[in-house]
Amino acid sequence: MNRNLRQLFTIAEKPVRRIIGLMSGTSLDGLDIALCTISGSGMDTRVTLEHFETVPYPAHVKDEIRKVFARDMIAFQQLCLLHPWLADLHASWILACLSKWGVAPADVDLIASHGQTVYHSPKILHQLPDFPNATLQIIDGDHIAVRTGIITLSDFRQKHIAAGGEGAPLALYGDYCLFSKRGEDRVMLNMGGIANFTFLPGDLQASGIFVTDTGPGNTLLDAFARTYFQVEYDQDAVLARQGRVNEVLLAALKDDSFFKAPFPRTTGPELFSKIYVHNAQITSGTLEISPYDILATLTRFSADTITDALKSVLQPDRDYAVYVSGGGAHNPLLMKWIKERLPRLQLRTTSELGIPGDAKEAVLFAILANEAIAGKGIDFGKPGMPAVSMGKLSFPA
Ligand SMILES: Nc1ncnc2c1ncn2[C@@H]1O[C@H](COP(=O)(O)OP(=O)(O)OP(=O)(O)O)[C@@H](O)[C@H]1O
Ligand SMILES: CC(=O)N[C@H]1[C@@H]2OC[C@@H](O2)[C@@H](O)[C@@H]1O[C@H](C)C(=O)O
Repeated sequence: MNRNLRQLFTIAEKPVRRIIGLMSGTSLDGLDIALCTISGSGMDTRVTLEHFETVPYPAHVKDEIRKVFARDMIAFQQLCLLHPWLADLHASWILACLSKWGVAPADVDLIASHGQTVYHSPKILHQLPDFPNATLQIIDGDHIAVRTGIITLSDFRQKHIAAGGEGAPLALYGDYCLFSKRGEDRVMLNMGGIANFTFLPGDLQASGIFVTDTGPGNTLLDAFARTYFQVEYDQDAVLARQGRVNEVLLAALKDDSFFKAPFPRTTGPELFSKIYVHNAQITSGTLEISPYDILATLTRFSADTITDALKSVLQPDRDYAVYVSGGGAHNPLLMKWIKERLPRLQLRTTSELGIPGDAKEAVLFAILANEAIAGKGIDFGKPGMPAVSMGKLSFPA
């Protein structure tokens, strides 16, 4: 047997695996690195987060990614170069973290690398009848594996599409395994660049689980904070608080077919871009409003579309515990408006469940890798969709 396969067999049969989950999302804020100890699989999965760090992307790295990120027209050379370049960067940051944490790479079993989404195009976005749902994540797993010496799984989303999904959100499975609790109806609400939530019924019936993107989380806020105020994001909503919500613009922002499409639906900054806002300003005649008002209105847009999606799924007379995660959970204005629109919901953070909100997505990808190596296949509960293992294998040698 090939020695790589032998090593993989050994890892699959271990009672406990050490897996690094990596997430670099649509906000381009940095690389989340979560070193997890994972035992079991499926509903028996147990995770301990040993170490976590977000390595911020230096400005020049963000600039290089933005040359291709969510753009219709790009230079192919740039895409081609980013694929190994970012992988090498990620590998060097992983090694630096491991060294800092006093963990030898040889003591890590697997890396689960989400990669960088550069374009996400479900059918509801491209609307081309002859083409399928599509998504593209770069950052090649071979380069990470060779540089770190650790077996790497990457490119998780293609299997989901091949099996009939949109390639996202994948959070459903890890949320279900880790956070389901008998007797408590839970919502796992993640507010990254894009916001999404998983509903976990307290009766634990797999058929009742549900996941969807809701629309923008921070992506528009970040884009306008950069454009008007030359800052990476509206820290603590200091800028948005100085503006007033423009109701006419808000109505125009909400007037898109995405918000009328059936659940589950996925999206990205390809749709929710500066052009999207500009078009809404034109149709609503609000081109002249102040940058502060735009940020206030965009913050309300995120809050409203998140709560509208929740309202259309949750029953008004029931109690739900909502566990928030992602960078938007640090935005006090966004949180305030969500709370005001859904006063009955109990808003908590995933830290109360043992996983800090900023680490959750990276941990979820570690779980997907654990399932691919030691699990039985993931059932997303979609009629006609087979149970699948996700992620492509890269060996160090
Ligand atoms: N103190 C804060 N105040 C306001 N916003 C904040 C704060 N801290 C973080 N954020 C927001 O959170 C964003 C980062 O969120 P996160 O890391 O969850 O995104 P992501 O993982 O890239 O996104 P996605 O889940 O869509 O892939 C920042 O760009 C910023 O907009
Ligand atoms: C294509 C893509 O990268 N989608 C991300 C993005 O970030 C949040 C939201 O949009 C979600 O659909 C997804 O990530 C999470 C981790 C998921 O798949 O569940």
